[in-house]
Amino acid sequence: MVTINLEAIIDKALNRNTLSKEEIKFLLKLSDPLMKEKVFLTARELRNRYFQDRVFLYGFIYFSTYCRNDCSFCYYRKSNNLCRRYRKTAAEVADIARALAESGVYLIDLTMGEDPLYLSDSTEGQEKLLEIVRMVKESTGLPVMISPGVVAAGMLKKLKEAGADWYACYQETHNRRLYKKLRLNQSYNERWAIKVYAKTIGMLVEEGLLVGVGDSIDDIVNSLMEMKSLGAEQVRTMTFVPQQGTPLYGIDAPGDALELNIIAVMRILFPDRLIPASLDVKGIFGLKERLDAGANVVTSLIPPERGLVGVSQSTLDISEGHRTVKGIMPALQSCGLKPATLAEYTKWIKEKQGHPIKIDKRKEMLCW
Ligand SMILES: C[S@@+](CC[C@H](N)C(=O)[O-])C[C@H]1O[C@@H](n2cnc3c(N)ncnc32)[C@H](O)[C@@H]1O
Ligand SMILES: C[C@H](CCN)[C@@H](N)C(=O)O
Ligand code: SF4
Repeated sequence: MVTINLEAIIDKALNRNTLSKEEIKFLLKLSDPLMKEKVFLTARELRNRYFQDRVFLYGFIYFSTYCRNDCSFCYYRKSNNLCRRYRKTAAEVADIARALAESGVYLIDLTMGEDPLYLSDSTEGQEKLLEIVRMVKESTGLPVMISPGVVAAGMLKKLKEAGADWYACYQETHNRRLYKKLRLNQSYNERWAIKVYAKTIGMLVEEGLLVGVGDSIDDIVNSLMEMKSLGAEQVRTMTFVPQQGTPLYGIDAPGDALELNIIAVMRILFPDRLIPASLDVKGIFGLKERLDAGANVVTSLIPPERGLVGVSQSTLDISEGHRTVKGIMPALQSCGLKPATLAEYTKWIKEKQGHPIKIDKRKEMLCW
């Protein structure tokens, strides 16, 4: 039997040597506080090597909560009558984006349910979506991320031309059996293929993992491998938050210890990528621990008093103004971190756009 030694793994991580699957599993399963702290410290050291003490801040606009899908984990699934549905106009979205930009974020994440108004075959509806992206780009000049769900390849290209730099679309799991239970009646292959396509047209891609929905440690290792093969520039994980009125409401709410371990492992495996600390899981209260685990982007900053919601925490900390640049500063300071400048962020993404991360399939096989 091979014995696994934490110090040896940390040494390998710091020297950028490839970890074996068994070593990754060992890190993911850690529960001893002292051992975990050693791993988080390693993650912070690697973050510091690539990003120093800088973090990036993303504004979040959930501009339409209408959706044609019925994901079993999501509050905004089409058959949930409990959630509040709204659709902001292009002018409203541009106005919110401008205010977010003035507050100091460097990216606007335009998220929607798979709203049939924008995603049907109607050119008129598609044009409306493109107009939102154009107006946000024009009114802020900031990098833009779109999270519209699965769109046709032609539409994605138009969204890029309208000003979208990033395409965010999370597979949630790379276990096809589990995927079927989460993303009901949605094609696994289509969801994956559109991200691969996004990369071929020069978009930056964010891939994501939902944890606490029946996934095993082996599933998570498998997901990390798939994420690596995609070459996503931003990788995330979020703990499942049970939602009223949905099929998965009854399952035990997972704690977020595993999410923190995954963030640290992601930092070790993908040290130069962007890894979010989302305010959408535990609000401001969960920020420090995510940053301490190695995250380097704060996502889901939402302006109060605009009638906007979060995804997995639809109201938490929003009206209080805690999910704002000002609201997160104390947490950043307590982690010894500061916001990067916009110039630093744009430099990072321009570099990646100019030199997309290429994956050497053969080398990849050797890595794992
Ligand atoms: C609401 S969707 C928005 C974009 C688009 N509708 C889609 O599904 O790709 C964004 C992500 O939020 C996350 N999410 C949704 N409900 C969640 C929940 N209850 N707990 C944790 N994360 C959740 C999922 O990872 C999902 O991919
Ligand atoms: C899940 C959302 C992101 C969609 N691109 C957002 N609530 C977040 O936490 O960053
Ligand atoms: S996760 Fe996205 S696609 Fe699924 S129900 Fe929620 S908003 Fe719709």
